[in-house]
Amino acid sequence: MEGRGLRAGFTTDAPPPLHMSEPLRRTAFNRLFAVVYFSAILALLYRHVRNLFLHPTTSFLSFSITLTLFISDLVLAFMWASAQAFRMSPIRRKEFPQNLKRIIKDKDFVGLDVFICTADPYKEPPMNVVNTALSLMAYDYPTEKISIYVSDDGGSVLTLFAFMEAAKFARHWLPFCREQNIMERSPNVYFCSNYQHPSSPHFDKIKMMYEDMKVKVEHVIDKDEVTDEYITDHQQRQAFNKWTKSFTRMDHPTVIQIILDKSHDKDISGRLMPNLIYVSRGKSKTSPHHFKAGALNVLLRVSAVMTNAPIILTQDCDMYSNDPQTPLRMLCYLSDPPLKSSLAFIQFPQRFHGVNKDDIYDTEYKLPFQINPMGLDGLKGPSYLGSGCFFRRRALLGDPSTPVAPEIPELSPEHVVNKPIRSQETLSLAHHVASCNYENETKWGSKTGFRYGSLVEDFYTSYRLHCEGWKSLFCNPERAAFLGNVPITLFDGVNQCKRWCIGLFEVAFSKYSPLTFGSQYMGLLMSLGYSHYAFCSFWCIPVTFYSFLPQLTLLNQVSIFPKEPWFFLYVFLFLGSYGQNFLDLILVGGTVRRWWNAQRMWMIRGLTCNLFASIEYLLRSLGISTYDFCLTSKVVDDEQSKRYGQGIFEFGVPSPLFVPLTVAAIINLFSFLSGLTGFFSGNNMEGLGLQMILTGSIVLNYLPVYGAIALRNDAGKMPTQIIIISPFVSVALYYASSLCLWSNNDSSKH
Ligand SMILES: O=c1ccn([C@@H]2O[C@H](COP(=O)(O)OP(=O)(O)O[C@H]3O[C@H](CO)[C@@H](O)[C@H](O)[C@H]3O)[C@@H](O)[C@H]2O)c(=O)[nH]1
Ligand SMILES: [Mn+2]
Repeated sequence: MEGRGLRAGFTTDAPPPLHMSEPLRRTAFNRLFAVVYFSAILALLYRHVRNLFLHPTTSFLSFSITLTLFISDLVLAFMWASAQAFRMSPIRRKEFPQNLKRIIKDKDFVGLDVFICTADPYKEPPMNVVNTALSLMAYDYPTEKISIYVSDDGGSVLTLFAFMEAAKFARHWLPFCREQNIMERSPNVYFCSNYQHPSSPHFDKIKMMYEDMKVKVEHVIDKDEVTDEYITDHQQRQAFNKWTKSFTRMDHPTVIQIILDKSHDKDISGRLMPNLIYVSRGKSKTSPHHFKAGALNVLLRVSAVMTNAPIILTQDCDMYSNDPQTPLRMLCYLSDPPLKSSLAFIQFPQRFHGVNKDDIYDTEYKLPFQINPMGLDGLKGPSYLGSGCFFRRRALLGDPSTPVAPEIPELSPEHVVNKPIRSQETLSLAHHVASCNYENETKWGSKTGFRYGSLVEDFYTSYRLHCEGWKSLFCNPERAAFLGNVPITLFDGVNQCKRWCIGLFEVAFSKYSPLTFGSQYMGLLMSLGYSHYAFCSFWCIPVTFYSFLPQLTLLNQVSIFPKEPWFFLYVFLFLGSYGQNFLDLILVGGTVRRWWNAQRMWMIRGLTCNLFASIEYLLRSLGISTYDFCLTSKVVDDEQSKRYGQGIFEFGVPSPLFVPLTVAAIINLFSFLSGLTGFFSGNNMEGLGLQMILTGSIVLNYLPVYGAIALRNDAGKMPTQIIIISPFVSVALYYASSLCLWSNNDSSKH
């Protein structure tokens, strides 16, 4: 325990506790188990080394097989060892927002600048973005302390239009939320939820307003332009006129539009509303825009000029607020001065709505988004997850002891804003700091702000902050603070993961690699934790080898795994790691089926995103290709959504990504069948038991793949191209492997 929680228990006049923390009970077991498991790994590696170098092996082939197994097991050992960072001192926190009002007054609440990023009105429907914004505007927090900044990298007039409509609706929505004290402050979620709604005239009226707005916005999106009938005043027309003929999403001047101004705009109950500011940063084809990190840095500067709140909440456009008290939880920590001094950010877990019952694609990512952060929280703190994170502005401008002075004084965290946001000076300065050339020759992205150089700007930024000496903290209340969308097709899920993996590789092999740079600046365990992610695509090495080698050798009746007693070592290592993973997931409320699906996805990711990310990263390093931030689509296709609801795997896209997977499925099936035939026809199958078990369990995992190849006729089945190519590749692999094994047999006879 630490902080106020403990102190409050002993003295009577101490202030009421705001937060507490305690170690997870299984920590002692984790440490003990780590020692045992580590010894087993050493034994296994010793055996490989002995076979490779100490015993002269009989042939080149068996040397190659052992080497392959050795490399695979080395990677597995590294992944295991680095994951221990999450197990050594996990903690759980609890905060008591109900005590807050007794300690600080409303007027002492800190200012909060909320950043919402969107990038494409067709993949990220503006109605969803607007719902996210409305849910955040309706926080239980003094409205005059909140400013919402929307970054539109899609540079779309449609998004601006949607927000103008949302501002009108907000005048009714915010007082409604307060009066009814509702929890779901995203109107869409509220109106769709199955609760007993008060069927009052008030409720019906507001629902109708929402529907009106929705119809209008969706109509404009269908038309792909804001037609005259929807333009109500001169100010709106002026704003829309900024979209000139030469305006494209990749090349246009900055557009900043103040939609709501908290010093003037009131809701229908007469209360002031939060600021709502639309920002589409300037872009040009000749200067890099650094994707989301670039967008966030622009918002950092624009908000500094306009409101300069000490706290910043960064939010993806699909991550709406699910709990209006969330900022109060954040305050519970920030009102604790000793804790605050080196605290850079408070991360809430990424959680999702609309996940199907058994989470077939493991899109919840419980390990990286909920379990592992608790582990890092006991060290220097969790990494930044991109959304649902409250930053201290100061943390993005230099290390805890030496602030970096920004180019202009208005960008300093100490700067006091004393001009209205609509004033000419403020607006022109805001345009200046949002322009596409502003960052040239500055420290933005390298030493200050969100860091550039990786497609996972969140991971990379927090990594650099932790190296600078900052700490972070994981706040994981029972009721999800935010809920976001999940991809509902395998292709989308795997593509998202591939982008992450490439971004992680960029960090892994940069001059700031966690293994070298990180271990110097943030200690062994933290750097191991970061390395675990940075190198996560290495999973493809053991997964690929273990999906093909034991199977191809089994087909040729060649044994590659040891007999007793070493056999038991394999069994222990396998059950140990699977068992621990099982416990991890079950203890956070998972089900057996969810665990099963998660381990299947680990296998599938190994052969898809991990493998392709490695290949693409290699090609890029050789200068052969470049990559892009491929947005995850948040649009829902009805048929796909139906199949997703039923838990049916969705392939559908004829992408090379699915080829290794399908080939592995075919080879495992035939290998397993030939093994079974061998057993039943009394062939000498000695030493092949482990290969049989492994192959059989992979076949079990791949059942949905077989279904998608052979049994289905819907649009989500395995595409014909892949069904045609994969058997050829499988047969070729089989013949190649047989050739190697036979020629080896022949040569050893001579
Ligand atoms: O050029 C860009 C590209 C993306 N985005 C925004 O970035 C967010 C995340 O994009 P998304 O396609 O949803 O990617 P995900 O993989 O789902 O996002 C996860 O991974 C990202 C990269 O690590 C993090 O930034 C996110 O917070 C995290 O939720 C969205 O709000 C986008 O609008 C931009 O603003 N500009
Ligand atoms: Mn997303």
